[in-house]
Amino acid sequence: MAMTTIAVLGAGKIGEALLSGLLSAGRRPEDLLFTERYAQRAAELTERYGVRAVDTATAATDADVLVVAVKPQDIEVLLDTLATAVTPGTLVVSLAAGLPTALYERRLPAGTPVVRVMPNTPMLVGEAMSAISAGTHAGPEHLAVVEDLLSAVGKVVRVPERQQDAVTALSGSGPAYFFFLVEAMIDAGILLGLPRDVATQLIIQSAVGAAVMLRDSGEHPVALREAVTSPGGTTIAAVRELENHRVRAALLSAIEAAALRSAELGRAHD
Ligand SMILES: NC(=O)C1=CN([C@@H]2O[C@H](COP(=O)(O)OP(=O)(O)OC[C@H]3O[C@@H](n4cnc5c(N)ncnc54)[C@H](O)[C@@H]3O)[C@@H](O)[C@H]2O)C=CC1
Ligand SMILES: O=C(O)[C@@H]1CCC=N1
Repeated sequence: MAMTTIAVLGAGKIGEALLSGLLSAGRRPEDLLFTERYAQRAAELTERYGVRAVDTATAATDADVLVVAVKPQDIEVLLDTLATAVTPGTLVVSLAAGLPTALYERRLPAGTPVVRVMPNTPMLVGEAMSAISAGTHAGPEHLAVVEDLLSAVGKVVRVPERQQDAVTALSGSGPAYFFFLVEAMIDAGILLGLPRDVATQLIIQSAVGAAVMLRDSGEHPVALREAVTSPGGTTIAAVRELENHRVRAALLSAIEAAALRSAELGRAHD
């Protein structure tokens, strides 16, 4: 499938991250379109990125790929317009948490290829983790188009659609858990009397260093943690407190709750 024009429908946080990431990866502004219900936000984005804002019907007519980036709660209104505006053969890519490809297939013209994606916000810096799943009418050629699109802004894996709620809970929401942890660790620095800017610098560089080691060393996370944990030392004193406060159990419960919420968002449109 030759891909020329991509339209992002809903240019909020993740829609902007995609536009920005695609431009950074070398895509031309004239090959991108977006829709945004708030006119002021649309004007700001056009000013920032040089990409044209259009209405949904125009996007559906002019684009080869429609990327849905509205909140799950806003999907019905959008589908009402898309149902009559989408032209046969247009590839629809959904980034919305929880929404199954079957929902789109029920509402869009028969045979419309739909690919469900769960990306995350590090897309803004070219480090997204995206998982993609084909709907009933999406073939390998459609998955290849989406893979090509998203590999410009990060890494891509293919998963069966039944795993997307788990993916959403892990990598879709995942950056928020790391930000939460970093925020708490900076506060610990404040508790110990460090200036906030020093604590922030110490923790952010430690997070970056740890992330690069996780990605590049080939070592298991346990081995990396053990290498920091000296016998009778400081780290094991901290690890005991983490275990006492059941941080591992809290993470298991938290991520399970996110997956359950993803499934619930999908069921709201049954
Ligand atoms: N923020 C995140 O980390 C991630 C979000 N997602 C998914 O991406 C989608 C968007 O999330 P965010 O960007 O965080 O939300 P957001 O609220 O920042 O962005 C949604 C945008 O869509 C616009 N919008 C809503 N209905 C519209 C319509 N009919 N036509 C044109 N524009 C419309 C809104 O004005 C808003 O700017 C959600 O479905 C979410 O589940 C997926 C992965 C990560
Ligand atoms: O919190 C949410 O619902 C979205 C989906 C994954 C990350 N943010």
